[in-house]
Formats: sequence, C-alpha cells, structure tokens
Amino acid sequence: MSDPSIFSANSRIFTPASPIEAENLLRPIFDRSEDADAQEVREAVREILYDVRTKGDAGVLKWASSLDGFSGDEKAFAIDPERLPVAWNSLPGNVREAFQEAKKRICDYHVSALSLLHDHLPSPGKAGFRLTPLERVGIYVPGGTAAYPSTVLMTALVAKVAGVKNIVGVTPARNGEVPPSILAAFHLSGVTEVIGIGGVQAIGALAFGTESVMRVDKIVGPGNRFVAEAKRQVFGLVDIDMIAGPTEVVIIADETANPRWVAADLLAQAEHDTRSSAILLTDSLVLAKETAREMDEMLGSLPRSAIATESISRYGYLMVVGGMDEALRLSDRIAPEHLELHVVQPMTLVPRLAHAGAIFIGESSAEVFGDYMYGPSHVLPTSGSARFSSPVSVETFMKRTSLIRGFGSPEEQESMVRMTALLARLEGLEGHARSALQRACLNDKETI
Ligand SMILES: NC(=O)c1ccc[n+]([C@@H]2O[C@H](COP(=O)([O-])OP(=O)(O)OC[C@H]3O[C@@H](n4cnc5c(N)ncnc54)[C@H](O)[C@@H]3O)[C@@H](O)[C@H]2O)c1
Ligand SMILES: [Zn+2]
Repeated sequence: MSDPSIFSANSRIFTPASPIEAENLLRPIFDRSEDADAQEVREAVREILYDVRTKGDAGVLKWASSLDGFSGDEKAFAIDPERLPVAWNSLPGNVREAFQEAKKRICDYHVSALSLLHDHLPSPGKAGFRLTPLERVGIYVPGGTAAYPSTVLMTALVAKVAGVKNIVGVTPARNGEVPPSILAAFHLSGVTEVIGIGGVQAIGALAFGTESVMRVDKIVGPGNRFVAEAKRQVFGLVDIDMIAGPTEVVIIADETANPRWVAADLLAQAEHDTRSSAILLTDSLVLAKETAREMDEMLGSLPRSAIATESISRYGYLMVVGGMDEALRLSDRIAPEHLELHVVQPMTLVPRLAHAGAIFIGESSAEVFGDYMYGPSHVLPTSGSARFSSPVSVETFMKRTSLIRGFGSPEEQESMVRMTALLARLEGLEGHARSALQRACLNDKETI
C-alpha cells in the first residue's frame, strides 16, 4: 500500500523512447485480473457454486451467512415489494429529481436505439430473422463495499426498454439490510422482484435455480472478482453480459487541455478501486507535469485518497509519447472501457480509434456524466475486452431467431435439393439426403 502522504503523481510520468518501450511500461494494466490470488478466487467460487447447485437454498444460506452475515431463512431472500416504494419516498426530493432525470435520459437513448432494430420477416422464398426479448433476466447490483443505485438504472431500465417481462434484481444485504437507495432505484426502474443476497451464491441461485429462486436466462451487471468469476463459471447454462474486470480510463490530451480537468478525471477513475487504471496519453510533457501537480493537490482532500493513491501508484500513467498517432495507437492497444479526448478537434480522432467501450468526445464530456446522466449504459467492456465486445444495450436483452421460408421457384428448389443431397452424402448423412429428396419436384427422384 502506498503512503498517500509521500506519494507524488510526478513519479508516474513516463517518457518512453520507443513504441515497444511504451507497451512494456503499460504491461501491468493487462495483468490486473491475473494476480497471485486468481487461482484461489477460481477455487473459492467453484466450491460455493457446487454447494448452491447441489444443496439449493441451504447452499445459498450457508454462504450468505458465513460471507455476508445473512441471518434468517430462505423466506428472507425475497424482499417485500412493498418496501420499494417506501424506500423511494424516503429519498430527499432533489435526489429523486436527479434519479428521474437520469431515468428519462437512459430511456430516451435506449428507446431510440431500439427503434433502429427491426425484424426482417421473410417473404416466400427468402430468409430473415426476428428479435425477441429475453423472458427472465437477473440484474446483479454490487453492494459489498458501497451502494451503486446508478447501476440499477443502467441495467434494469435497459432491460425494460428491450421488453424483458421478468426482471429479478439481486444485491447483497449489508448488515442484514439492502441500502434504501438500491431499493428505491429498483422501484424507479419498475423492478418488483428483488432478492437480498449477493456474491457467488446469488449468481449460483440465478443460474441453477433453487427451491425459492427461479432460474433466469441471463445474468447482467458488474461485481467484484468473485462475482465476475462466478458469472464466467455459469456461462453456458445461462447467458451473461460480460466478465467485468477493474475499471479504467484513458485520456488522450494535447497541450491545449486543461490539466485540472485531466487530473480530476483521472482521480475520479482511480478512486473506484485499488486495481482501477487511469492513463493519460499526451504529446506534451508540460501537460503531464501540470496534471501531476494538480493530482497531488487534489489527492490531499479526496475522501478516497488511499484507494486512489494505491491505484495510481500501481496502474496510473502520465505517458508522454512522440505524437498523436502514437497516442491513438496505444489507446487502441489498451482498448479502454472509457476514453476521453481532450484535444483541439476531438471529432477528427473518433474515426481513427477502433477500440473503446465509450468515447467521451471533447473535454466537456467527462466520464462521470456517463456514470450517471448520459443515456448509454455505464456497464461497459473492461480490461481490453472492448476489442471484441460491446456496452450493455437493448441488444444485450434480446436474441435473434432465424426465419426461413422455402425457396423462390421450383427450379431453385430442384437445384437446392440436388446440392443438399450431395453435401449431405459427402458428410455421410444419408438421412439428411433423403429428407431433402422428399422435396424434389423431379419426375425421377432416383436419378439425383
Ligand atoms: N462497471 C460498472 O459499471 C460498475 C458499477 C458499479 C460497481 N462496479 C464494480 O463492482 C465491484 C463491487 O464490488 P463489491 O465487493 O463492493 O460488491 P459485490 O456485490 O460485487 O461483491 C460482494 C460479495 O462478494 C462476496 N465475497 C466477498 N469476499 C468473498 C470471498 N472471500 N469469497 C467468496 N465471496 C466473497 C460476498 O458474498 C459479497 O456479497 C467493484 O469492483 C466496482 O468497481 C462496476
Ligand atoms: Zn465511475
């Protein structure tokens, strides 16, 4: 653990002489999830999931009580739905107003995203597809060390807009209680089925089903490394949105950027978690030095300075590179969850960047607004997975069914019968060939 009183962000300024040196310096951020404890986490998760799968509610109870101090029986898993509106009404008026505004923006964005998705119903002789919402989805809301009601809105509202009928919220009770802000957020999102258990045992209950928890089709939502590993292990039995790792931001900035804003945005990311990563890529040594000075000053009064200092000292970088091209290349290599562009003409960089969960264009578009107020979900691919996966969206909660409606003409049919039978026999599947041949319009079927 770094000592916040002697740490200086200046020690995190790097001036690599070559692209390969820059990549080597950044290597620790790629290994954040694979530290010495990774194997232990996998084993611990396997044991808990085994208990839940084989013992049902008794398995859930065992781990909820030993890990989270849960007291009560399995009837206490489900939270009385009448408590949700009570929790909502207990929030101060200005907080309710902010939540309602967030809800409006999230719904507006996802309704418009949904309007771009269309079924393609096939005309005779064509193929198409249909999109259907999932029937039953579990929304995991983390709650081990802090309450994240914003995550309820950023997942459950998206599921609602997508048309999911049954949404079950799961979140750990801390000291026997689910924070009222979480219950209030479920109420605002229209979720009435809430289960007050968390961690691996909750993921197991959702995936396998127990006597008191009905299994779901998909589990969505972030969580700590135990939750992420549990989702990885149940994937296949149910679908999952992604395996969320520690959060990160990359800021690409030129000499025109405001170092105070850059510093504030780096620290906002760093305060999440000791394994968060906050990275500045700039072509200006002056900006890097001023940003370091601002960070040191801000860290002094930040309530979570111990966490932020720890994450900056391990995974924070103020990297001075040879030019914007190199900054863009490194950013794409990192494929950050969040990418901010503090440069003169930020829109010109967007087409040149292929990999990021969300791009915040221009220095006014701070990532923290994305956590709460911009419409797109703040549940985004982390740890470089933006190279191959997408943010939570309406499509997360939908699936596609192919629709097939015959061939366009007797001639086409005849030709397809012939080719299908040929390929089926090549694969040794005579039953397939005969099934196709049943549809032949030829006079002499045996000649095929
Ligand atoms: N990406 C996002 O959008 C987003 C949003 C909010 C939070 N988060 C992340 O979610 C995470 C929240 O973590 P958290 O811990 O506060 O809550 P959590 O709900 O993810 O995890 C708490 C649970 O972990 C289990 N657990 C704790 N120690 C364990 C052990 N030794 N063995 C087995 N299980 C154990 C407990 O059962 C507990 O209920 C953070 O990493 C945070 O950064 C991400
Ligand atoms: Zn954040």
